[in-house]
Order: sequence, then structure tokens, then C-alpha cells
Amino acid sequence: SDDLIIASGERKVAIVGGGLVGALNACYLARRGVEVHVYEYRGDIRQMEHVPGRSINLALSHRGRSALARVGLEDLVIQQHGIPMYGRMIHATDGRKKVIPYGKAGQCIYSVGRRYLNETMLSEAETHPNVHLHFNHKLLHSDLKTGHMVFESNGQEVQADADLILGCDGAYSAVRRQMMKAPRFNYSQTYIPHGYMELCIPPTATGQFAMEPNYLHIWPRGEFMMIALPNQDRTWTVTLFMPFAVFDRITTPDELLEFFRENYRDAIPLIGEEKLIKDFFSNRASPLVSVKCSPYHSPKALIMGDAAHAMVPFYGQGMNAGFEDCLLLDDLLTKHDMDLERVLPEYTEVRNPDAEAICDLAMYNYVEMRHLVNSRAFLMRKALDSFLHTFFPNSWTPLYSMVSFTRVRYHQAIAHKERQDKIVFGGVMTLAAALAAGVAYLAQRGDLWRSATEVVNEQARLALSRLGL
Ligand SMILES: Cc1cc2nc3c(=O)[nH]c(=O)nc-3n(C[C@H](O)[C@H](O)[C@H](O)COP(=O)(O)OP(=O)(O)OC[C@H]3O[C@@H](n4cnc5c(N)ncnc54)[C@H](O)[C@@H]3O)c2cc1C
Ligand SMILES: COc1ccc2c(c1)CN(c1nc(C(=O)N(C)c3cc(Cl)c(F)cc3C(=O)O)c(Cl)s1)C2
Repeated sequence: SDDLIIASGERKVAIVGGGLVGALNACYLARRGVEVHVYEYRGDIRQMEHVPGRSINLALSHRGRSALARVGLEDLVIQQHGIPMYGRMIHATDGRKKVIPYGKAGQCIYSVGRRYLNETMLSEAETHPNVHLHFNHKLLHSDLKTGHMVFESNGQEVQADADLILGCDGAYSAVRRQMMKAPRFNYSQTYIPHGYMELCIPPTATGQFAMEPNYLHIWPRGEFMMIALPNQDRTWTVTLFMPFAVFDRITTPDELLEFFRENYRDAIPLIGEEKLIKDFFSNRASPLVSVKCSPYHSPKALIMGDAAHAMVPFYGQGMNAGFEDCLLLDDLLTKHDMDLERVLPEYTEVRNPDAEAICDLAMYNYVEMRHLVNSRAFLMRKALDSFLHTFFPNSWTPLYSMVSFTRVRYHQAIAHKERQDKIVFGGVMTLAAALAAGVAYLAQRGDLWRSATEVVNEQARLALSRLGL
């Protein structure tokens, strides 16, 4: 019916949540001339001295950049603020470091500050006269059929109505909670045993970065892992991932130093013993939750970002996926000329398989991480990937490249990887079987060595021909 078509300028869109996805959505909808109201639980972070909350910096990759580009923010974020990371710098237990590049020379992902990103998008949205930001507004109730909302603001109740409610209120979304009351709403959530805690590596005494700045630093230790991303102020935000049980076992400064001496010895002088002890014991480890649900829409509402698909951070894709959500909604609003009756169902139909694919991928990576007990395992896998990618660039793209450097739909990237694994596994098995047979045959023949190399070359040629290469 007509009243569901939001003609520019006459209709109202409410965005619940002024975090990363809500703020970007406001920039997108501002351009359409509709009346946009952003309701954010917290105060205006642009006026705050210190903003509490989640990871101080994040890895921005291709999907997120593409979304920022469409609203003209990519160059500003990349050139004025983002720090390029050209590869991973793997810290082995003995302190030796190894670089694994992200791709061909120049290919990189960016470390960006969460606060800077959020402030930049809020300010960009606010330059449009049709955008109104309401801080200190917590959504209490909503009716997703009528578009009616009830907020609590500074102890007062505030009511508002909209033609479309965009739930961008994060992993613990109030809009999703309302959606869950509808029949046939599918929902699942998983808390993993690991928690995370942020620590900080300050600049050196002369104000320089304490580590090589253009890398994502990783200390892979099987059950544990530490990651560090650079900040504009030449500090590093270090994220320590460990089972809560391990966090709870460390109760005194000596136990903490002993733990770091055993697992992250090279990081102690970088963080500083006092700072390590002070920050570790003044923080609590935060939980990590993965949420899957569908559908993402109600008659007058749509959930996006973590509200729709919170994922564990082991692929650095949560924000990138949420930003890509904004791109998809924008494409559908254009395709269907803002006719919500078509846009909303198609959004769920298109996005759900991809969102659940990246949630699974991030969880798979979390489990895989255990085997990256040291840099050797990590290096081996990446070396094989880059070897094959170098020689067969069209048919062999490592999964992380498709995820972080293309906009190949997430579920298609996984399908591609499964095909690749079959090829590699099939090829390897053929090679191994042939080798065994050859060696057995030659052993019985006696002249082992000369012919063994012939067998290997023959089998290698066979395996490569099997790969169609
Ligand atoms: C340790 C860690 C590391 C990460 N690293 C990366 C990374 O490297 N790259 C990456 O792409 N992603 C990363 N992520 C994921 C990323 O942080 C999230 O995907 C992203 O913040 C999701 O944005 P969002 O706007 O959907 O939700 P949020 O950023 O959580 O924003 C939700 C907003 O809604 C507000 N809100 C909540 N409830 C209400 C309510 N009832 N009423 C009004 N407002 C409300 C909140 O105050 C908040 O401002 C990481 C996450 C973690 C935890
Ligand atoms: C702020 O807190 C955090 C926490 C975790 C992450 C990030 C920021 C950013 N993250 C990225 N992950 C990839 C990736 O594709 N993979 C497979 C990786 C997965 C893990 Cl777990 C890892 F340690 C390295 C790589 C790697 O390849 O570098 C990127 Cl590409 S960026 C993970």
C-alpha cells in the first residue's frame, strides 16, 4: 500500500543506536532526504573526555572501505587517520618475529580508532538538516508493526513514531528483543569460554612506536592469543584473548608477571611491568558472544550490524560486515524506490546466508586458532596459500583474501574454500599414495634413490594435471 513507500522528505526513519553501524546508516539515509532521528543510549561521545567501551581500534578492510566510500568518507578515514598494516608480525615464544604479508606489495588493511570513526560519521550525518541526533535516549519498548517507540531519557519517558525503525543497537539489541516475540523468529546465541581484555603499549621515551607500526602484531599461543593494532598517538591497543578460567587464575602481580614471562616475554618491556599490573588488575575481561537470527525485518523495522549478526572477532569482520549491511540496504532502497514491502524481505533473504557464513567463519577461526600454537603452523598454512596463489592467481585465492580484500559474498567465499580444500586434499592424498606405492616398488627393486625422484616428478606432474593446471 502507498503508506509504506517512504517518499523523500515526508516520512521518518528512526535509527536506534548511534554506534558504528547506526552512524553510518544515518549518513546513508541523510542523502535520501528522509527525516532521520538517531536515538543513542550513551551521551554525545564527541563531548566526552574519555569514552569507555569496547576495542579501542579495529581493522578496517575492503568491505568497510567500500561502504565509507559511497558516503564520501573513505579517503578522509584512510588518508587522515587509518594506519596501514601490510601483514601480520608473528611473535614466537622465543621473541623472534616473522612477517606474513597480506598479499601483493601494497595490499593492506587499516587500523582505525573506534571513537574517531564514530565521531566522524555522526558529524557527517549531522551536517544534513534532515538528521536529528538524540543522545541519552535508551529504547525501552517498541511496536514494530506501528513504528511506535518509548525511550527513557534523563529519567523521563519520551515517545516517538517512525515509518521505519532501524535497529543498530548492537549485540544486546532492544529492537531484536522485541522482534523475538514474533512467531517464527529464529534465534541462537553462543558465548565462547574466552574473554578479552585491552592493554596498552605506550610510545618509547623518544615518542616513537615501540614496535614496527605497519603490521598487525600477533602472539599465537594456542589456547591464548594476543593481538596489537597501532593507534595514531603511537600507542598500541593490545587485546589479550584467554579463557575466563585463565584470567581468574591470575590473582597476584607475581602470577601475572610469571604468566607473561612464560607466554609473552617480549611484551613485558613494551607494556612496562607497573602498567601491565595496574591495567590488568583494574580491568575485567569482557565476554564474546555470537548471535544468529532471522528474519531481520518486521513490518516497520530492520535490524543491522551486531544486532542482527554479532560474531566473535577472530576475523576482524564485525564492523566491516555491519558497514556492508548499510551498502546492501542502500542498493535495495534504490532498486525498489524505497518501497519497504519489497526492500525489507529481500534484505533478509539476501543478507542472512552471508551474515551467518561470516559468523561461522569467525567461530571456525577461533577454534582453528588453537592449532596456531606457534608461528610455524601459522606460517605453514599461509606459505602454502601464498605459494598456490602466486602460481595460480585465478583459481587459488586464500580465504582470508576473499574475506578481507574483496566483496565476494561471504557464503560464496566459503563455498570457494571448500572446493579449494577438496582439490588440495585430493591432490595431496594422490601424491602421498603414489609416493608410497612408488617407494614400496623401488625398495623391492633396490635402485631406490635415482628412480624415487623420477616417481616424485611423475606424480607431481600427475597431481598438477589433476588440478587442471
Ligand atoms: C575485541 C573486539 C575486537 C574487534 N575487532 C574488530 C575489527 O578488527 N574489525 C571489525 O570489523 N570489527 C571488529 N569488532 C567488531 C565490531 O566492534 C562490531 O562489529 C561493531 O562495533 C558493530 O557495530 P554496531 O553499530 O552494530 O554495534 P555497536 O558498535 O555495539 O553500537 C551499538 C550502539 O547502540 C547503542 N545502544 C545499545 N542499546 C541501546 C538502546 N536500548 N537504546 C539506544 N541505543 C542503544 C550503544 O550505546 C551503541 O552506541 C571487534 C569486536 C570486539 C569485541
Ligand atoms: C582489535 O581486536 C582484534 C581482534 C582480532 C582480530 C582483529 C582485531 C583483526 N583481525 C583480523 N583477522 C584477519 C584474518 O583474516 N585472519 C584470518 C586473522 C585472524 C586472526 Cl585471529 C589473527 F590473529 C590474524 C589474522 C590475519 O590474517 O591477520 C585479518 Cl585480515 S584482520 C582479527
